Amino acid sequence: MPADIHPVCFSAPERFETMGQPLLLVGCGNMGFSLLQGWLAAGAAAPEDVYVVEPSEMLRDRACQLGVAACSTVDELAPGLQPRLIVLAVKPQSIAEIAPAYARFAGTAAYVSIAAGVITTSLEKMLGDIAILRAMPNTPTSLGKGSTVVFANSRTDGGTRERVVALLRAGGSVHFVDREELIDAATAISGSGPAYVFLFIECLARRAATLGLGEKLALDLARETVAGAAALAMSDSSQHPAHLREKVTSPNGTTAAALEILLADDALDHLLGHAVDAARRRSASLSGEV
Ligand SMILES: NC(=O)C1=CN([C@@H]2O[C@H](COP(=O)(O)OP(=O)(O)OC[C@H]3O[C@@H](n4cnc5c(N)ncnc54)[C@H](OP(=O)(O)O)[C@@H]3O)[C@@H](O)[C@H]2O)C=CC1
Ligand SMILES: O=C(O)[C@@H]1CCC=N1
Repeated sequence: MPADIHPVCFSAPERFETMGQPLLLVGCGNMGFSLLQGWLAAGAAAPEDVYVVEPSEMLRDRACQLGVAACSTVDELAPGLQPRLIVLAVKPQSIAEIAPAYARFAGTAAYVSIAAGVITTSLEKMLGDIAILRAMPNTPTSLGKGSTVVFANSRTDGGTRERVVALLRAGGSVHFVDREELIDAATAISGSGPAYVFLFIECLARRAATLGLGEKLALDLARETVAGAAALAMSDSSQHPAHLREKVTSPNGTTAAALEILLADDALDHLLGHAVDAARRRSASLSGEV
């Protein structure tokens, strides 16, 4: 873990402190819905407290099936609604168009944006000089197994920070960074990271199928291997992954034969390094597009 990323220690998911006070989720696509699933499954928010704004009818229906209220535009929200927290889960390219309509709630609400690359200075221009946090979650938050990295602007007080952590903690680990540019790094590692792992599973499964294992068994084995290895890596933090790798690798054995390819000229290290750097650069450049 980079030195600047400090885990926030909550031993168990805590209930969202503002239970009974409205929480507004703007955008309920892939990541918004993953967050919503995690909050509700952990009981960090009650369905009757959550309001979703999402233009797609299909996605609104999906959210409503979890018991929350959903509408298609901000203007359809009840006039008296006073959200305590607003989570902006829309595309970076559309946030400048969408967010200013939510500035009207600044009197009661703090804001959390999960948009990749959209810096707090830009968000402050859209919403005002108020408490704004950037959070970079990932899709495993839907199962409470995600990682979220958070940066808070200087207007964010301790109470707001705690409230936001209590909510996000429902999705898994929450880590604060005190330099905003580290959100770009976190985006490239944990935000996009599940896609790298899914690609690895796809590649392993494809090769398993070509070896004659059959499509279903190939995919089962690839999924189970990644899940099992991840569980082992998480089960004992005193064991570095390199040590776990060594335990699989018999001298002159099969694993050694494979690792010789993956480690030659640091092939995998370089490839992954290039990929992560490209994601981080893309995150940093998105701020210029808003
Ligand atoms: N996907 C991921 O794993 C992660 C994504 N993020 C960030 O989350 C954000 C959302 O990404 P993702 O969920 O993948 O994208 P999606 O396109 O799946 O979700 C965005 C949703 O916002 C909706 N939307 C569009 N206009 C409005 C509006 N005016 N009001 C409310 N909702 C609106 C879109 O509807 P429609 O499609 O009809 O336009 C869509 O359903 C991005 O900023 C991304 O950077 C962060 C971490 C991980
Ligand atoms: O691909 C993206 O831009 C978003 C941000 C992190 C994961 N998905």
